[in-house]
Amino acid sequence: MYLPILEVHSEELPAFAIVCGDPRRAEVIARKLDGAKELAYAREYRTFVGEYKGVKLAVVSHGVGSPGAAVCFEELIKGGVKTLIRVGTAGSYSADHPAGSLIVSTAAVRADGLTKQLVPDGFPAVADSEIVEALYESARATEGIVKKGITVTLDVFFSGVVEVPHKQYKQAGVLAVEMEIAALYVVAALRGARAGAIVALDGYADADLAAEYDPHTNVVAGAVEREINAALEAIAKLADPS
Ligand SMILES: O=P(O)(O)O[C@H]1O[C@H](CO)[C@@H](O)[C@H]1O
Ligand SMILES: O=c1cc[nH]c(=O)[nH]1
Repeated sequence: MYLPILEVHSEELPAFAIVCGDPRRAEVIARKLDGAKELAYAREYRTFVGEYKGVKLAVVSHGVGSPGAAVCFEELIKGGVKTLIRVGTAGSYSADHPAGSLIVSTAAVRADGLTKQLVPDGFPAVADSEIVEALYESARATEGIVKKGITVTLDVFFSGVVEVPHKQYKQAGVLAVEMEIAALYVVAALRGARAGAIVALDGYADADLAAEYDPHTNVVAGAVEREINAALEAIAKLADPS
């Protein structure tokens, strides 16, 4: 089957995939694979395949924001991918986990617009528990702070005149904010796949992002490297749970 948006044939896709926003991050991840091969680079969707510890996987970028990312998740699942792990970045809600920390998302608040058009209000966006455990275990084997808990998925990045209720999310115990995890969990639930996500924190979400946001520091690069290794190890464990 030809997947017209990713511009990939389903026959070339394995059962596991790592997904990330940035096409350059996809390339960085692919460099860690044996026999890595780029299948396509269409729009923001860059697709690689290769092997990690003998497990075949795809690495695919999904761009910024839930609608575009959902297109990617839908086509991957249509193409036979059964396990999807997002390796992303996010803003923190607590000084207990500053920039450079890792968060494994157990569930996502659906503060996006896309999933409202897929499922009714109240439908949860939840990670697969085996993926959460595999990611958490692998991430804790790396140096640095690792937490697991609820994240929130927003559409807005730079705020306008409407106040984003960061304070309420924070008071309710949400750990971090990003822009695609809820879409991933809802699409996976609808289409019979399993999904999880790990994010590297790049600053504080409720600060003025326009002035403060800098995802290109050495601290963030180190955390991204750690989460990539954790996701690859998690896939190796999930493929061979013995
Ligand atoms: O680093 P990625 O995976 O793109 O994730 C985060 O970074 C982007 C915002 O800069 C959004 O896509 C957000 O979810
Ligand atoms: O969506 C995002 C991603 C990184 N950092 C944030 O504060 N928000």
